Amino acid sequence: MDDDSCQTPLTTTTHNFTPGPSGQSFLSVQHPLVYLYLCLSQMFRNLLTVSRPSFINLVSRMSAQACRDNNMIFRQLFDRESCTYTYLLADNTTKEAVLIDPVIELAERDAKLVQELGLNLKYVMNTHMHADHITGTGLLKKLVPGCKSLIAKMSGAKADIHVEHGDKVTFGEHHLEVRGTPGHTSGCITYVSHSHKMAFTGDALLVRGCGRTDFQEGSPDTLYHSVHSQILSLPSEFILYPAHDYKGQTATTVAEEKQFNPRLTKNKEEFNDIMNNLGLAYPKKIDVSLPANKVCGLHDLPEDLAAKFN
Ligand SMILES: N[C@@H](CCC(=O)N[C@@H](CSS)C(=O)NCC(=O)O)C(=O)O
Repeated sequence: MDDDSCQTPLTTTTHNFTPGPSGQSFLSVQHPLVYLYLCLSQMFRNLLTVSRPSFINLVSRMSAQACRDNNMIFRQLFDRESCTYTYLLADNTTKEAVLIDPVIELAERDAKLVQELGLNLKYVMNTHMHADHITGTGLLKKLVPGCKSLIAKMSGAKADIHVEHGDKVTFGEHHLEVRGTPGHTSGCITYVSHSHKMAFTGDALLVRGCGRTDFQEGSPDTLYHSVHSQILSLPSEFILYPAHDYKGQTATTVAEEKQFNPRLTKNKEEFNDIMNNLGLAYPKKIDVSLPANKVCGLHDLPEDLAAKFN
């Protein structure tokens, strides 16, 4: 069953990110009455100080926040080396969980968190076949027996489950809609939670940027169409979580990117021109990452990582 309602009572989990010492963001847990008090006092303070449009924006963000807090455990985890975000989502009642875009060097961190929170990891899933790091999927399947790997059929990578545009990935009472967003790679997908008004955009859309299009069948034309038709067409308050950030940003919204994205606010010709002249060096680990990620991150591993499998 999908939780599409904003009417159910608030739980005590809030999306209040504080970067932790191990590169992990955690959520503060507050009593609902304290949370309500903080919301009301913040609204009152802002009423006195902000203009009417800002106030309306604030109220709509707060009601969206309340909806998102229903029965969902959510963690944004970070890999300092590749600047990759990994996301853990779980149903707080059934404890079924999914992990999006894990990194092999941090698979043990992720498995430990799953165990500490008492979660039952159902899927380890990727937004695409990454070129800059080896996915933690294969190692997590060993560390957390029973979980299944999941990726887009179009990626050409091996996995237990292949998904396509329009499919639903369910965990407990929640689900993520799969939207095909090719262009960075031909197998890129975005996972959308309509009930929680958020989307995991992989490398299709980055905060104030987007994925490069100069390898892995990348195409500026295709990316431009994907982002506009599948991501920026979501309601403006949807929060977008990227697979990477190189400047310390954690998330954005549809409204922000429609207004401020320096690439995607341009017309298609200007966008193509920007993308064809990025001048980025190839990712340092591309030669090991691509063959490994074709088979779930378990292929010709560097010695230190291979040792973990023995
Ligand atoms: N320096 C990094 C690679 C950085 C990079 O190319 N990032 C990709 C996503 S990972 S393939 C990208 O699309 N960047 C877009 C941009 O505008 O930065 C390394 O060596 O790994």
